[in-house]
Amino acid sequence: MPRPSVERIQLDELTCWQIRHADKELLISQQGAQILSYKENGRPLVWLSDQAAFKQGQPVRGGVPICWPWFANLEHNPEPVQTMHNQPSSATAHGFVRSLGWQLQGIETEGNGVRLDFVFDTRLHPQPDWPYAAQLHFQVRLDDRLHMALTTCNLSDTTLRYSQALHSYFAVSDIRQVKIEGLQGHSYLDCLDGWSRKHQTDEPVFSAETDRVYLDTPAAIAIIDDPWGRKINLLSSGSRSAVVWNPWTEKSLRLTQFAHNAWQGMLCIEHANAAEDFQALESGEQHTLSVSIWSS
Ligand SMILES: O=P(O)(O)OC[C@H]1O[C@H](O)[C@H](O)[C@@H](O)[C@@H]1O
Repeated sequence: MPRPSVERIQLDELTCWQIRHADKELLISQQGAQILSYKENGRPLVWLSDQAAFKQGQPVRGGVPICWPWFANLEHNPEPVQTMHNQPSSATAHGFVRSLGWQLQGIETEGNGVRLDFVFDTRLHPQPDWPYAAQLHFQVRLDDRLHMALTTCNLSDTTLRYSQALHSYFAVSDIRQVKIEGLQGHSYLDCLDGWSRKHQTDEPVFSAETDRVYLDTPAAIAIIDDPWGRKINLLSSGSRSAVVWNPWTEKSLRLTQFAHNAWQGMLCIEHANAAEDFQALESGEQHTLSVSIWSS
């Protein structure tokens, strides 16, 4: 098999890397260590918006933004996560690391693939209202699958309590014709109904705006996309919660970098440590959230 090729490219204001390996193509930006897109055989598996803007200080719509050290609006987080911040009501949604520069530590070809390592040290980006020391390490590996691993190491003297998500956008044929395998029988918080707790009896399908945090989730989840004859397999560790999101028609009109009909061709399944699955690390402890993705 030919060796992977790695090319540094500039997309408007963002420095990115394009990795080609066998039939796979990965695009990742230094800002936010954000995977922007991932294709197999030229077909998108990780979705990137047609209206994506590549600007400094703005997360890109699509790919896999990293939400940390809180997921969603901080005020919707459990109190131990909220109290880490001095002003939860004014905190930016999804934390602050998705729109800041990460350091690329290295790109290595290894075995039958390639590995990129990014780090983010909160001490280099002081947050006056969130005064903690932590180091994040995001490792992306591409072999016959795409692997992501986000490690948080608590460098503070005190306990670090945080929520997080790998906010993955997936490309689907038609949201109205796909279903999710692995979540039936699980409880979820319905963010569109006051975060009330509900029970998922059957496999989730989509016929309206959906914004849910599934709880106590299994390691294996899949998107079944019959019109495209594709199953997207997701295998995680270090996570017991997953967010499922599609904005549908009305919310699409309010989203930035999002075409009005883009909801039809995307679905977010975001492996997380959200709600009661938030993490608490003692000084010096670390935790890794990882997800592997492949189609079959
Ligand atoms: O527009 P963003 O800040 O990137 O958030 C996009 C979406 O992220 C998550 O999936 C949330 O559950 C949604 O409520 C939110 O709309």
